[in-house]
Amino acid sequence: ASSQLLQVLAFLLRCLHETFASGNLKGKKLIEIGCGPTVYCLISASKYFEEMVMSDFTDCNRREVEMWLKNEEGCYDWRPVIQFVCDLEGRSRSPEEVEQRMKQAVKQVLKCDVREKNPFHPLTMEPADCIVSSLCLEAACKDQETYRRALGSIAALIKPGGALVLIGVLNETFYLVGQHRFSCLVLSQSIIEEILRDLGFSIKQVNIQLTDGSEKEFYDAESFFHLVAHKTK
Ligand SMILES: C[S@@+](CC[C@H](N)C(=O)[O-])C[C@H]1O[C@@H](n2cnc3c(N)ncnc32)[C@H](O)[C@@H]1O
Repeated sequence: ASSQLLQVLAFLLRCLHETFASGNLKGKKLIEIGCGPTVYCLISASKYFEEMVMSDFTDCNRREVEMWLKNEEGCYDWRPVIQFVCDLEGRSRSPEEVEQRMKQAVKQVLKCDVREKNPFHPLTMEPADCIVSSLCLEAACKDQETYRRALGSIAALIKPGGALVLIGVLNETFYLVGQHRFSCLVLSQSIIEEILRDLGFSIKQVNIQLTDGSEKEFYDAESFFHLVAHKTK
């Protein structure tokens, strides 16, 4: 990964650590929406939730996560990232312990499509205490109306009083993954906050990391954000 993306990852891991270590977000079940091939969002959370469900639209991303869960040969090595989070936690848990805890807590890796009213159709999901979604909605939704509806579908999967941890990019039009160019929905912080308030969320925290423009050939986000909101109704 590029140096700026490593900085962004460190920023996000710190935000996630602070969010969960605060002790305000815990419960039985957490769902991650649009995990991609990654598990970094669940490292801190794994201490506070009994069961976690991961999900993504593409088969290959879910397969990558499954490989890691089952310790299959050639799976991605998340240990350096887990180690980083263990250091943030003051080494109260060892990386081995955390990895084992994560693998035990993730009960399912499901297909989801945030553009559907029920993203897990044909399954019916019990609402969760917490939903985490990172860099997914702006990639999945072609316009603001689709984004608004997708957040509405996600909100319906959260229990009243539950929490949404949303990570995303502001004012990004595209990003590259290897040679592939993906388009991205341009969003502002105020639009996202307005949509969340309309959906009955109370916004508890927003953290922003500005980019320096040095990697504009690879992605043109103005900033990355981490947001915590509680569902009040
Ligand atoms: C930029 S990646 C982010 C992946 C990961 N969460 C991360 O932070 O690196 C966007 C993800 O959204 C997923 N995605 C795209 N369209 C989707 C949809 N309609 N429903 C759910 N996920 C979708 C992609 O498969 C991809 O894994």
